[in-house]
Amino acid sequence: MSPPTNEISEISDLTQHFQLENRLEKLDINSNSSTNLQLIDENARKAEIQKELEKHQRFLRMAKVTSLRSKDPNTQVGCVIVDKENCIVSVGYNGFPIGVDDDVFRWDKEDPEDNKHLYVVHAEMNAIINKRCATLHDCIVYVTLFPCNKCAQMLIQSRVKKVYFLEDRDELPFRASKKMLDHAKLPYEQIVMPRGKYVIEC
Ligand SMILES: O=c1ccn([C@H]2C[C@H](O)[C@@H](COP(=O)(O)O)O2)c(=O)[nH]1
Ligand SMILES: [Zn+2]
Repeated sequence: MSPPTNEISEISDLTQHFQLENRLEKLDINSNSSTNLQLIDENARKAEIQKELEKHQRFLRMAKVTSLRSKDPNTQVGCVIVDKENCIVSVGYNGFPIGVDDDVFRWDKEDPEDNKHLYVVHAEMNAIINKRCATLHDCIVYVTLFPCNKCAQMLIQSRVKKVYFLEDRDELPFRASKKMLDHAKLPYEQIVMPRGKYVIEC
């Protein structure tokens, strides 16, 4: 099963079709013509889609800011989880476990025995563990990097509703993750950030 593309194509259509708004303003909206009513309907739907997209971008920006706390010199990942009311219930970033000293467990070690991948807790896992609510059932996950296979397992088990992400990777853990998410019918969607509005330098 391929990732849901409807919403993405609707959103990219949106930019082009937003010109319709201008046309609509020029129309006589007191007229009962069904064409006018259809345009008003379509316009309202597009405004709704735009509002939703901006919400996703806002939470992904927060995930990006969260990722800046990670000490991983190669890849900083941030995750924000929100509930049905759009309240943030958890955040997480990739880091070594509590008490595991960065000076001993170094990020830059190539040796397989000491490699960071053996020790790092992924952003999504930290967010799942840090949650400030009883359950993540039906919550929405915003993450700067597509979840790996292990994180996908945890997200599926947590019964979250959907995953929005920024960056993707064509590597085995990520391909396996997609296979699992598709099979478990947990939808995911890549969001493109507006240029120049990604994250505030800090
Ligand atoms: O689902 C994921 C996948 C990876 N991460 C973290 C784990 C590591 O700290 C980095 C990836 O390091 P690379 O050197 O780019 O392979 O990203 C995560 O938090 N969540
Ligand atoms: Zn992971």
